[in-house]
Amino acid sequence: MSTKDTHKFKELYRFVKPYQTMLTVAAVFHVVCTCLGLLMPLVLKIIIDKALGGSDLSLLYVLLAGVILLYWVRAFFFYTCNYLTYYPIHRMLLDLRVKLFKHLQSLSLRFYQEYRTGKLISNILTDVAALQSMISTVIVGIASNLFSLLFVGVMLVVLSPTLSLICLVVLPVVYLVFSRFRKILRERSMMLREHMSEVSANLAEVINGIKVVKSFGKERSENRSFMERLKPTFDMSLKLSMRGFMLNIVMDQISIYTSVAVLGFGGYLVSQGRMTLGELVAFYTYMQMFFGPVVQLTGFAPAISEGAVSAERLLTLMAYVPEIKEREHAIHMYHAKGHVRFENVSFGYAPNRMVLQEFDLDVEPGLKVALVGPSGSGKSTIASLLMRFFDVTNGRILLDGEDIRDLSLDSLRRNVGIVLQESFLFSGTIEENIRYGKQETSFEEVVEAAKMANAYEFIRELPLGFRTEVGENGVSLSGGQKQRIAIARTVLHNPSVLILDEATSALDTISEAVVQQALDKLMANRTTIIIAHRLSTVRNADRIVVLKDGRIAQSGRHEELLCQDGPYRRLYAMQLKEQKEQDSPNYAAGRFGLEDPEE
Ligand SMILES: Nc1ncnc2c1ncn2[C@@H]1O[C@H](COP(=O)(O)OP(=O)(O)OP(=O)(O)O)[C@@H](O)[C@H]1O
Repeated sequence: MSTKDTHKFKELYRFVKPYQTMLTVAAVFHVVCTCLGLLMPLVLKIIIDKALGGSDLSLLYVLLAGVILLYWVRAFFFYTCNYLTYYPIHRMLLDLRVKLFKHLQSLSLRFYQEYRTGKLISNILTDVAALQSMISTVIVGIASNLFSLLFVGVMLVVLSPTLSLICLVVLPVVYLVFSRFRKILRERSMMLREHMSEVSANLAEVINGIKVVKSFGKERSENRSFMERLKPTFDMSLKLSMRGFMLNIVMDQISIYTSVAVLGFGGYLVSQGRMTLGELVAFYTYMQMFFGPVVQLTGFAPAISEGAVSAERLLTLMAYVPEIKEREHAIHMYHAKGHVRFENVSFGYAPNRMVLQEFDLDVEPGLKVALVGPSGSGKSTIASLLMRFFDVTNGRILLDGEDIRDLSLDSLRRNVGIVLQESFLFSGTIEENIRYGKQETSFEEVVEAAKMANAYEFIRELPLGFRTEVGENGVSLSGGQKQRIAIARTVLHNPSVLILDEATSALDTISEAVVQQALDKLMANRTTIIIAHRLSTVRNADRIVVLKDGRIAQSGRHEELLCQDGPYRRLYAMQLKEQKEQDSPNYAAGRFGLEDPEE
C-alpha cells in the first residue's frame, strides 16, 4: 500500500473510530464463530472411528446431541457477530452520506457547473457501495479467513502430513488462477462502472431536458444515441459474466483433480492401515474448507484497492473547498433596513475575463432600482453577487454598511430574497413549498401569504387545496401558478432586499398581469432590484440602471432617460417597434402602458 493509500485510510479512519470497540468485539465473535464451524470435521472423525460400527450407539447419540448444541451456539454467535459487524458498517455509511450531502450543499455554484449531476450522483452511490464492500471484506476477511486458513492448515497437517503435501502443491495454483482472473474481472468492472456513470449522467441530462427533447422532436435520435452509449456496456457486461463463469469452470476442474488425488491416495493409505477412515473423511472435509479462505483472500486485495479508488474519489469530493465561506465571528444581521451599496465592484467567472467592471450602485432602503441592458451585460451576475453565490473579484458589496462577506451566510440570505424567472418547486404539498423558507409558520400565515401572492384563489379551487402535491410527482401547475407559489414563499421569507430576476418574463400577458400585481404587493416598502428585459416592467422604478458590457452606461428615472440620447432610448424604441410589429398599436400601448416617444 502506498503512502497515498495510507493517508486515505487515515482519513477514512475518522468514520470508523466511533465504532472501533464494536468492530473489535465483532472480529472476536467472527473468530469464535469460525472456530465452532471448524470443529465439525473432527466430530465427524470421532463419529466414524469411535461411535459407528459398534453395538453401543449411546456415544453416537451424545455426539449428535453435541452437534445440535454446537450449531445452536454457532447460530447465536453468527447472528450476533453479523449484527455487530453490519450495524457499525451501515452507521458509518450513513455518517459518510450525511457528511457528503452536507458538504455538497456547502459547495459553491461554480462546482455544480463543473461537475455533471448524473455522474456525481452515480459516483456517490457506487463509491459508497464499494467502500461498504471493502469495509466488510476487511473486517470479516481478516478475522475469519486468516484464522480459518491457519486452523484448517494445522488440522490438515495433524491429520495427514503426506496428504497435506497435495494441498501444498495446489495452493499456489489456486492463488495464481484466482488473482489473475480477479485482476481482469476488476479492470473490466471498473471500466463498466466508469461507462455506466457516463450513461447515468447522460440519462439525467435527457430527463431534465425532456421538454427540449420533445419540442425539437428528438426522441428518436436521443433513443439512438442512448442505445449507442449503452451498446458497449452490453459487451462489457457479457465479457464480465463469461469471465466469471470461466473462473468457476477452472476452479471446478482444480477442485475435482485435487479431490481425486486426495481420495485416491488417501484410500490407498487407509487400505494400508496408515490412516483411519474417519481421518480421511475429516481430512477431505477440511480440504474443502481450506480453499474457500484462499479464494476469499485473493479477493481481499482487489476489494481493498477498489475501495481505495472509491475512497479517493469520495475524499477528492470532500476536499473541494467551498468557495464561499463564512468568516469566523461573522455578523448576524437579524433584520436589515435594506441599504444596498456596490462599491467599485469588478467580477469575472474566469480570472482573465471580467463580466462586471468598476460597478457602483447605491440603493437606499425601500427604493426600487431596475437593471436593464442587452443580454450578457451582467444583470444576473449582479444578483448572484448580492446573494453571495460568487464573491466579488474587486471592490465590495455592503448591506446596511456591512460588507456582505462579513455577514453570516444565513443572515445574508434571510435578508436578501430572490424570485427567479422559473421557480423551482420541490416534491411535497403546496403548503410545504410555501413554508420552505420559514418552517415555523402557522397555516393562517401560509394562507395570508398565498392571498398576497394572488395564489389563494387557484389553490382553493384545487381538490386538495393547500395539501395538493406539486413538484416532480405532483400536479402540473402553469408557469404563472408556480411563480405565484414562489412569491408566496418569498412573502413568508420576508426579506429586506428583494431581487426579481426576470420574474415575469416567462409568462404570457394574462399571467404576467396577475403575477405583476402580486409582485407589486411584495415590493411595497422593500428595497428591490428588478432585472428585466421588458422595459414596460421597470418604468415605475425609482432608478433605472442601463448596463453595457458590465459597466453602467446610463442611470436615472424612466422619463429622464427617455429625454437623453442614449442606449435606454434606443432600447426602448427598439422594443416598442418590435411590439408594434407584433400587435396593433392600441394593444402595444395598452400592454406596455407607454406612449411612443416620437409622438
Ligand atoms: N456561471 C457562469 N459561468 C461563466 N460565465 C458566466 C456564468 N454566468 C454568466 N456568465 C457570463 O457572464 C456574462 C454576463 O452574464 P449574465 O447572466 O450576468 O448576463 P445578463 O445580463 O443577466 O444576461 P441575460 O439578460 O441574457 O440573462 C455573460 O457573458 C455570460 O456568458
